[in-house]
Amino acid sequence: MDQIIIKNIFKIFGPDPKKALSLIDQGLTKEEVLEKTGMTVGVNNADFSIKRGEIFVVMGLSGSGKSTLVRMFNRLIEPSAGEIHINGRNITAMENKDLVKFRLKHMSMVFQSFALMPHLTVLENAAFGLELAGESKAIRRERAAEALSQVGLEGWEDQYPKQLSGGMQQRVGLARALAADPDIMLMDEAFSALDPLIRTEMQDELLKLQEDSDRTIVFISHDLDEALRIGDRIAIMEGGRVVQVGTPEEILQNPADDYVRAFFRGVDPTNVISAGEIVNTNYPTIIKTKKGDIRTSLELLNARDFNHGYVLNAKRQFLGIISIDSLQEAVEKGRSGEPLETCYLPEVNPANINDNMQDILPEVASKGFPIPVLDDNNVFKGVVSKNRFLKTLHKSEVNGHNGSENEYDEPAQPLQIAL
Ligand SMILES: Nc1ncnc2c1ncn2[C@@H]1O[C@H](COP(=O)(O)OP(=O)(O)OP(=O)(O)O)[C@@H](O)[C@H]1O
Repeated sequence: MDQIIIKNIFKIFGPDPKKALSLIDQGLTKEEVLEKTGMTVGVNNADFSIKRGEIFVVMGLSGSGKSTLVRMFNRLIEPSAGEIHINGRNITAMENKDLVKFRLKHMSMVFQSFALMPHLTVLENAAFGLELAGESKAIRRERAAEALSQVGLEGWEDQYPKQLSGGMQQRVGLARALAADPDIMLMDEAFSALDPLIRTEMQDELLKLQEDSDRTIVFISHDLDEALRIGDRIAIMEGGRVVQVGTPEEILQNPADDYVRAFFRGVDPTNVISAGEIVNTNYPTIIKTKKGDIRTSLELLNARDFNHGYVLNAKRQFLGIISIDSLQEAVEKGRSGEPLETCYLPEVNPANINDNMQDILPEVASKGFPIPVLDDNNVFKGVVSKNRFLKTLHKSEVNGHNGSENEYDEPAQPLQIAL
């Protein structure tokens, strides 16, 4: 369900927003508006929605308008035009005192700079938002302590911020936001000041916190790796415009323009990564040496908890894919004596080890099972899956591209079933 609805939102920085808006209406660019009027177009006609419970990443280069956009969600920045609806309420039309109440109840913000009070203890810092919300001291202490333990800072309550490392200080920032139990958390480059290892740790922490929560997180980042890692969906901004909104897979498969493509190119090894390089060689195969047996195949897949199996001939050449479902159906319909090929899934296009991942990604992403990878003689080399590919992407930034080790194998053990 849509929780934040952004309708044709603009932000103009300058003395006469109306004038700038009419120039934009006439088709002038951000640069032209600046040249003509001296005014800056911060956000240009943003129009999209954010769903309850998702981690929504706003990504773009410095100056593209990320902070301006997100600060309009809680009206730290007033929009020049357009509407924002949150939880069914029109935020843009709200009186100031209602807005303050709404913010305290529903929204928290975490900043890059931590923004902790140096003279307050960790516990007092974590409780700070609750004090503004008028909660009693006992409740403040209890909820702040609970939030601190959620972010792994139990035992640090009485320390002062300067006694903590950067990563721990940001945990306090996170705890302060969590203590208010908001349904929306706005995080502005929250992990950007942290060194890479701590940053990854914090991303994991956030994903863990989010696991059984329907809190919505809007997360600003200029880092694609971070966006892919934590984002359910990503919005990409350029020059004040939101140029694309989608899941990481959607954007990867179908970048809206060259800017988006260029963004991904920085860490994107799709042009050089072949299916053979990231192939997972540890996947269940069934070597068909005699007349296929549906019932035995079903038992073998079931016993090993695999949904799919790959059927090969004695030379390990690929014949077809079977699934628990297709086998089960055959058994239920009394067809278990029929040849195994009657259970092969239709419309499977195997990849070649030399195929470029860029080219086969649509096929890989559209199927509910890993795609078989064959050599030039149709010999089965393993499988590639969407997850495996995306994980290779994350890894590439840290280690340089090379996904050839079997580090991300889905099933742990190689398995070969001979009938
Ligand atoms: N208070 C302001 N007055 C005038 N112009 C502003 C103001 N705040 C932002 N801008 C301009 O609006 C545009 C968007 O800025 P914004 O800070 O939202 O970008 P950003 O993508 O968040 O960048 P960064 O990653 O550097 O924080 C920029 O051109 C910026 O110069």
